[in-house]
Amino acid sequence: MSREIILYDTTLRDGTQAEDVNFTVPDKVRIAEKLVDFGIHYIEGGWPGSNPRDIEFFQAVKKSRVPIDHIAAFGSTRRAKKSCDDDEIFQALLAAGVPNITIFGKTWDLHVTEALKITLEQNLEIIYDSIQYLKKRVDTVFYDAEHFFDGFKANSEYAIKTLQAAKEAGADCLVLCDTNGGTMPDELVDIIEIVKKEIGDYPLGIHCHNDSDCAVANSCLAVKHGIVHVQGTINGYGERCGNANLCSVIPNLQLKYGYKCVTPEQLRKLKEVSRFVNELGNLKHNIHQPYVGRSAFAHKGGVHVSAILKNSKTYEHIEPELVGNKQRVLLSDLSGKSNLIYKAKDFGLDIDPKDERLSDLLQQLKELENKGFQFEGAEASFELLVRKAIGNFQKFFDLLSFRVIDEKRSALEPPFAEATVMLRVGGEIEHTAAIGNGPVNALDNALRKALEKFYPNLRTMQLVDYKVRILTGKDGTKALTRVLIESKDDKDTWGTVGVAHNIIDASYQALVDSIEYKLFKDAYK
Ligand SMILES: CC(=O)SCCNC(=O)CCNC(=O)[C@H](O)C(C)(C)COP(=O)(O)OP(=O)(O)OC[C@H]1O[C@@H](n2cnc3c(N)ncnc32)[C@H](O)[C@@H]1OP(=O)(O)O
Ligand SMILES: CC(=O)C(=O)O
Repeated sequence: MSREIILYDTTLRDGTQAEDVNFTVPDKVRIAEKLVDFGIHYIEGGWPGSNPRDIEFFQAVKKSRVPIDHIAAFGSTRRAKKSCDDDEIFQALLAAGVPNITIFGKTWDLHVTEALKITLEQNLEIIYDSIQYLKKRVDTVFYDAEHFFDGFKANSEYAIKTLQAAKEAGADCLVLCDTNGGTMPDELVDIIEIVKKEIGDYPLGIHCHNDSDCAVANSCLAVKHGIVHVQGTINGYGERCGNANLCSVIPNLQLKYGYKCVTPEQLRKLKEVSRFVNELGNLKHNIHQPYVGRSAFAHKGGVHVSAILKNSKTYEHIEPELVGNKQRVLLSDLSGKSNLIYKAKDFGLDIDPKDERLSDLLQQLKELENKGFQFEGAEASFELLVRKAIGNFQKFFDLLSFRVIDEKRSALEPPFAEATVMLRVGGEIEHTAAIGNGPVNALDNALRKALEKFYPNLRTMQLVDYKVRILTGKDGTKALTRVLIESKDDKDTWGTVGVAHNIIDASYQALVDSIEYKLFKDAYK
């Protein structure tokens, strides 16, 4: 049986020490619920001696569905000038009313003499005293040996003495912290090996920061060297460069090394958990994040796509579904025919790899990409392109002309926009005008007004997003523009794209694609 690893999440405490991370109390409670469902064993909720929000969290979480034995309160050893009874910050740990407490203490002699300004012996007493006091009052006391690796490098004998003080006082786990995040993996494992000899068979934990980009590697190696308890945060949030990212540590330990962290079903929620925490933190998802990012299993190069179509192992280190992610194929000027075949399958079109029209379509795609088209997010435009080249696409209308007027009649009035379109549907010519609150809206209104008579189902469609991007920044108002439109009806949402120097023309292309796609899907899908 594989060894079980205790997961200790500090997103709600060390995670919030990141410059851009803040959670309200209800957010913290929702995250705790999500983490417990995901299989995290301990959730460090905050430092109750620090601020009212963290105090409130410990009250609020008791009314949630998180079992209280999963919650830990965090703080420091008692202050040098106070006893455990008198130190109100220390007492706030007990007032939190949870069965698990984690306290950090000093390992590094530099910190003892420079930051705490006490003797090395006094620091050992503070560690012993604080842990012993807490152990008499709560079930579990974790001891975070702050700056353990730097402290060990500066004065190994003293660093070990601090751990011995914590062990003698009854700490349930001695957590070795790479607080400044500068320890290299080889140093880290050498030091862990020495600690094991000195401390004997005792539960050890790891808490790594990411200042040299080694936090995940260090945490995983620590486990390989006998550590049983791993601390980290979701998405690697944390002070400065962050903490060990549990969204990488967990799948690495479970899928690569065979340790048991969560159940396979829980692991399939990994991407969801990562996104949930980002959403509540109001932070952008990192598309390149290993395992959970949108690009983590996205293939762009034609050579890669050709190979994954034969066997996805050729360019994927795991099956994306194991962590709740999925394979994606991107279209670009680096695409080959395989990218087209794969994407066409997505919308139910099976293209024969030997179809001679594929080369022309690929060429067309590359020319469009070169002009500034991008089909990521505009899948409906791509589908129309493929169907027009290869499928049996039938035109619903032909545009003969359009005119858009945007007129400001006086300084105080908003501009007035009017559009006229002339189009042919079957044998009939339709010539229609409409107004709008801007030129694109007027054009949209005129197109629909002309077409709704023939295709009443267009009334169920609406535009939900409109984005303009300047593609040639140095050209000022002469720049090439790309317009992305998102439309929806009662069943689907779809994206379309247009590119032109004239923003109305770019909008027109994206609008027409959007209407054509709606008509096509209602008729044939
Ligand atoms: C490595 C880590 O991430 S540890 C966690 C760091 N997180 C935080 O600091 C966030 C929460 N902190 C806070 O809200 C505040 O710092 C408080 C409430 C804890 C303390 O506030 P203050 O009393 O105003 O002290 P201040 O923040 O200026 O300085 C920290 C004090 O803690 C002392 N201290 C630091 N580490 C320890 C320790 N392990 N044991 C005992 N005392 C400690 C320092 O010596 C300093 O005391 P001093 O003012 O007598 O020199
Ligand atoms: C305890 C802690 O957060 C650290 O040492 O980094």
